[in-house]
Amino acid sequence: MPFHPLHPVSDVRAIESAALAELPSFTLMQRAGDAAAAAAMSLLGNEAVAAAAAERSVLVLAGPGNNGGDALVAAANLAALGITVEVHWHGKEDALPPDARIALERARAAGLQPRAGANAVMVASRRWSLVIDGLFGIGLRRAIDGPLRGIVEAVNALACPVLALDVPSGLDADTGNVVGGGAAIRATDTISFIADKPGLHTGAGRDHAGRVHVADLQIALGYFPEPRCGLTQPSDFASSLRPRAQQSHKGSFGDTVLVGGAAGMAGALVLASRAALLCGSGRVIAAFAGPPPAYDPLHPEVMCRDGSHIDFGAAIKGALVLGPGLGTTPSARDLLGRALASEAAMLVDADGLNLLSAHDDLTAAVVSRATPAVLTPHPLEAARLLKTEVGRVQADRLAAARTLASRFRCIAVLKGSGTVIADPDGEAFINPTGNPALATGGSGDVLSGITGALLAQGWPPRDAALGGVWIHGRAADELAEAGTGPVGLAAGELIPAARRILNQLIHLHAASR
Ligand SMILES: NC(=O)C1=CN([C@@H]2O[C@H](COP(=O)(O)OP(=O)(O)OC[C@H]3O[C@@H](n4cnc5c(N)ncnc54)[C@H](O)[C@@H]3O)[C@@H](O)[C@H]2O)[C@@H](O)CC1
Ligand SMILES: [K+]
Repeated sequence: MPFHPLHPVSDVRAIESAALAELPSFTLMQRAGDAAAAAAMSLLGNEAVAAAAAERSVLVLAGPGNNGGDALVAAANLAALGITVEVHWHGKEDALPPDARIALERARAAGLQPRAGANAVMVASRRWSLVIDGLFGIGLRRAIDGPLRGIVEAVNALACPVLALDVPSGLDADTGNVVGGGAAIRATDTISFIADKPGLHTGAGRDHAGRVHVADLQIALGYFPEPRCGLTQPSDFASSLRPRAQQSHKGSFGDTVLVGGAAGMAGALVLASRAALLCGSGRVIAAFAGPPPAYDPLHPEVMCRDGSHIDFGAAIKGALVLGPGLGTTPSARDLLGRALASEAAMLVDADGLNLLSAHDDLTAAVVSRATPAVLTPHPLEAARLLKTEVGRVQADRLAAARTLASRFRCIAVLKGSGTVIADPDGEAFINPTGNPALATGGSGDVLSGITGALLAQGWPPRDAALGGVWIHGRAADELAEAGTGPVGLAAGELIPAARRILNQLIHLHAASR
């Protein structure tokens, strides 16, 4: 079970209504508003609150439903702390849900005068210390348009922190898409109520949600269904983070045999091979579809071979990585076909995936494997595998990854912002590490090599996929924090960083056992 659950909106609605049935009305909204005000205070800076409170002006945007109700409660709390609060209210008195009506009455009783009909110019007219976005939560039904669109765009143009309540208005909390191609708030922080939600972490979600905080509203765990999705944490693959025994030899850590590197694309295979080497594979064999180089001058430890000479029928003690720079020629297809017959642990990427999409017999070889292969498509490769459009993959990345996993009986790794990892039983993870530095040629090859090395060392495919993706993203994060990126990170620079992170994780895990 995931250590950091992500619940779809349907779960959250069910949890909410079960809890509401046993609690006095308004309890959850009060808790949501209290949690929102506390988060706002910490964004404003708690220190010297009494002295400087009135100098901080907070704009609270409250919408027509219960998300607006949460915002009104938060506004009243902040006003009670002496903060200057201006509330723009975009609701209709005669169509308010009961809890939001109570919130509106209490806000008025607290001396606030929620202003109706405020527009984008009013949003842009002052220097706010903070904006609280309570326009829409999980009840958004269609694109934000009309005057509200202008308001959202005005908020997005402000330089101050923006705290979104439950979900940034305009974002689909399940898929991470901007609803209907309309506008959506770009928050610096989001406080997600009851549970964390997948759409905050994948697709456009990361750009809109900012830092995500979770307020469970004190709802007991018994109300929560078993999660089918999580945000990957190292704890999720910790059982594979084992220290090495003193009495070990290179055979203890497996061979990684990497297949690809057609003429003109040798670099892809070289990068993947170096990553496999530095992430702990006992031996690394680069099997070239094109002419092999004599050796890799940076890492002569990598054995460079002619792929046509590799006997995939022999038992390979380790893992295969199939695809980096493989090409899609008939000879590449034959090479892949021979490799897919191996029973070794396996990862398929890049042109390996393109060949799978085009040849049913190759797909059948993947589907019929005893242990699932790891498939690592980017959205376009995923679209080819699913015989659909890339837009449809991106419209629901979780669903696309789950479909891939069940159709190909594989561990599907759908790359992108918030990479999704799904297994054939429908359990899925969204990876929280990584940044735009990874949007560079060769970074996928490095991911294949890291993950292949973990497979070669005996990690189960699910753990290798979760761990490989997490480590790869974390490497990019650490490099970007140190100034090596996000602009100009070269994929090869990820490799030593990934090695350091893997060793740190093993060390940390051993210390905590
Ligand atoms: N029901 C409860 O007791 C609780 C609700 N909570 C909050 O309530 C939210 C859900 O509340 P609601 O179900 O009322 O939904 P929302 O407040 O998200 O929005 C629903 C309202 O927006 C309107 N609407 C939807 N899309 C629109 C669009 N594009 N343009 C204009 N109007 C649009 C709907 O007609 C409806 O009036 C959660 O996200 C959370 O913030 C929390 O307070 C926890 C407790
Ligand atoms: K919101």
